[in-house]
Amino acid sequence: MSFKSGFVAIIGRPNSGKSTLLNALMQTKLAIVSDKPQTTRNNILGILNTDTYQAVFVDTPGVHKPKTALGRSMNKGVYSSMQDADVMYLVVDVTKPYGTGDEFLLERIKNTHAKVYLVLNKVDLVSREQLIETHVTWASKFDFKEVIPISAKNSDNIDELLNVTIADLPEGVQFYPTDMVSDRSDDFRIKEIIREKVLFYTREEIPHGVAVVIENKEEEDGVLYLQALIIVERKSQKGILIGKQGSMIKNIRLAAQRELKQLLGKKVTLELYVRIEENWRNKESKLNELGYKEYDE
Ligand SMILES: Nc1nc2c(ncn2[C@@H]2O[C@H](COP(=O)(O)OP(=O)(O)OP(=O)(O)O)[C@@H](O)[C@H]2O)c(=O)[nH]1
Repeated sequence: MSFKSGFVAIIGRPNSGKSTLLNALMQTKLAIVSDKPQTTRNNILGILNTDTYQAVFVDTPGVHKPKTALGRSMNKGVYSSMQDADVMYLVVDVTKPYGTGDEFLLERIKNTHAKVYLVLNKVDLVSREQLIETHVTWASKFDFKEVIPISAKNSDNIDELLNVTIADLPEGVQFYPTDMVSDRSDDFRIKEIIREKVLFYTREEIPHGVAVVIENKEEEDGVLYLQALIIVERKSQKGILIGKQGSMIKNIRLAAQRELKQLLGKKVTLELYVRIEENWRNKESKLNELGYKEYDE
């Protein structure tokens, strides 16, 4: 049997479950997940290697109407992955009604060459009747190559999705070394895990206005000493993030430290600082510095 390889772009509206799906496909946590929309800001590759195929999954930010330069940059990343895709998963949250944002995304999809699958996610939350209704609505909007209902969270029907996908990948050589699982460095994942904990503990505008920078990283006697900076946009946000007598930042620090220890397989001592960078999401140089302008030429 000949070798197959190709790119599978995972696209969809914010919060539809794209990162959860990437992690389910890879059976490991490569991308952070939260119940707040616009969690993912960069494309993240998950590379699945076997003797017969290499599938390169691309988790992408949720397509939304951008209000900031960061949002515009995030959308550019999505559109770039769509152009390169052999297969595209349009991940839909079946608990949400079809809307104008979906219409906009479908228009974009029409201009690509990929085989487009409708991936109906979060089926664990709806009845069979509701699922059929959602399926019928979507199927009338576009001629999808496949329609596959899943629960990414419960890893339900992921095998079926994978089997169908592999059958649709073109024959070809591998793009990445077989021992490579993701394109993202440890530093990227460290920053993301800290951001995930911020997203978990905070609400409203804070999740969108936060970025993380590693200030220092040193290892001594098998212990990793990490100092990281959490950037916020306003003084009031700094106050909320630190919390009453430092209680909020302590929760974030401890949760991140615990997960980093697991990820890196060593003891981690994490220190967190908070700094205000007014309006950073609209400053091109800041976005560049923070790694959020990967698809801007
Ligand atoms: N019940 C249920 N919840 C799910 C499922 N898949 C994802 N979720 C939840 O949906 C929320 C969003 O999941 P993410 O994977 O972060 O969604 P995303 O599409 O990557 O989000 P953005 O980065 O904002 O675009 C999280 O709270 C997940 O736990 C599912 O199959 N069932």
